[in-house]
Amino acid sequence: MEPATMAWTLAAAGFALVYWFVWVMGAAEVQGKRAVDLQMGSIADDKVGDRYSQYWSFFRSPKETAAAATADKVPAFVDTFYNLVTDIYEWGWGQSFHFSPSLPGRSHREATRVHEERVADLLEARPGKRLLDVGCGVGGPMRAIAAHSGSDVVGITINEYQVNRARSHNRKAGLDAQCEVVCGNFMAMPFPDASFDGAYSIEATCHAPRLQDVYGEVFRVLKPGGLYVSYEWVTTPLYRADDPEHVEAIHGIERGDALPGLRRQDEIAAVAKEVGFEVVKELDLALPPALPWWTRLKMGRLSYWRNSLVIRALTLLRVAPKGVSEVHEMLYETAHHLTRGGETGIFTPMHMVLLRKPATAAE
Ligand SMILES: C=C(CC[C@@H](C)[C@H]1CC[C@H]2C3=CC[C@H]4[C@H](C)[C@@H](O)CC[C@]4(C)[C@H]3CC[C@]12C)C(C)C
Ligand SMILES: C[S@@+](CC[C@H](N)C(=O)[O-])C[C@H]1O[C@@H](n2cnc3c(N)ncnc32)[C@H](O)[C@@H]1O
Repeated sequence: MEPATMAWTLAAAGFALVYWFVWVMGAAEVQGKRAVDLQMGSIADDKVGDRYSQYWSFFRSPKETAAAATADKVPAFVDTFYNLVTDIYEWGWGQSFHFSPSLPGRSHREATRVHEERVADLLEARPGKRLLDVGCGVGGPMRAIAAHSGSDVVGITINEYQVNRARSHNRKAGLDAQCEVVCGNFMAMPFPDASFDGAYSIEATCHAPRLQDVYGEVFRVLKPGGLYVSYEWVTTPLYRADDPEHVEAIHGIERGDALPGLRRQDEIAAVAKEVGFEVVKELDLALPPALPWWTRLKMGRLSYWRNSLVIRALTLLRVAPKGVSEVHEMLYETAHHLTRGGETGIFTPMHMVLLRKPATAAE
């Protein structure tokens, strides 16, 4: 082959390979987010590195958890975290930022949907009801619940970038008449007392330094008799504080997920009662016969490797902002700690509580 032909052939093959990697394979969960669209939330490209260091400065030393950070700084810290991870989550996981038990013969997307629809069913949601989504992310659960039940849903998130993403997804799904998104702190919500028929939180209240602050707010905005379902991240009774492997996994989960300190399973119902709720039901949805929620993380080793390569290439080409690789690396490590937490049974991301505001509670 002529050297010139050889050079052209190699260039074409190289281009095809990059195209395949970035556009075809790169978008692991293809849900409207492509690798070339990765941003760092509302952080300017040249500030990503700074914000990432700022994120880590919340942990005084690598061994400490964010409990070191004072409670009033936590919402800003969580906001920074979601600026850093929201696009990577959407790109590599989808529009629902939570886990779900695996379902035999069903896809991850179906399992996610079933886990979300369970919330709507527990809340007895139906047309005409107004629900609150506490910590709504980019609104994957909100759209599933609105579509499944016919209810109206108002979501709240601390992160402005997520508000814009959620609103855009709601419009595209034709659900913007039913779904509304507000930027705010779920520990001081901008809603009047007794303004919702029901409420739910999916893997979100773990970001609150004091669970009382968020449960108290949900209690306030619910109508008397209203139901609240929460999927909580907690350590289980199998966790041993004197086992270094357990401590490493739990600290790893806290550091990689912007958590001010994981709670114990038995604390949840106690806090719910303290703020005035009746506990209707409490169940760890990860317990057998449920199939493992963490297999989705484990099976993705090849995807992680591919994603990491795509991100490095895009950073080199200056298509993705500098710093994305570090954030991606942090998530990769977090996935390992979450998997260990699941395999050892010391951690669950789906301790479900169904709570009721007593019908007699004063409005
Ligand atoms: C509830 C929370 C978030 C839970 C999960 C949605 C996310 C926890 C860890 C995340 C991920 C880890 C590895 C990433 C991978 C390296 C990348 O290539 C693609 C995205 C990941 C799979 C990413 C996706 C979301 C998570 C599973 C917390 C924050 C309270
Ligand atoms: C892991 S995401 C889960 C999102 C959504 N529930 C889902 O399952 O897709 C946690 C969410 O809680 C929100 N959050 C955390 N702390 C918050 C706070 N203080 N006020 C409002 N939202 C908060 C985050 O912004 C994010 O949207």
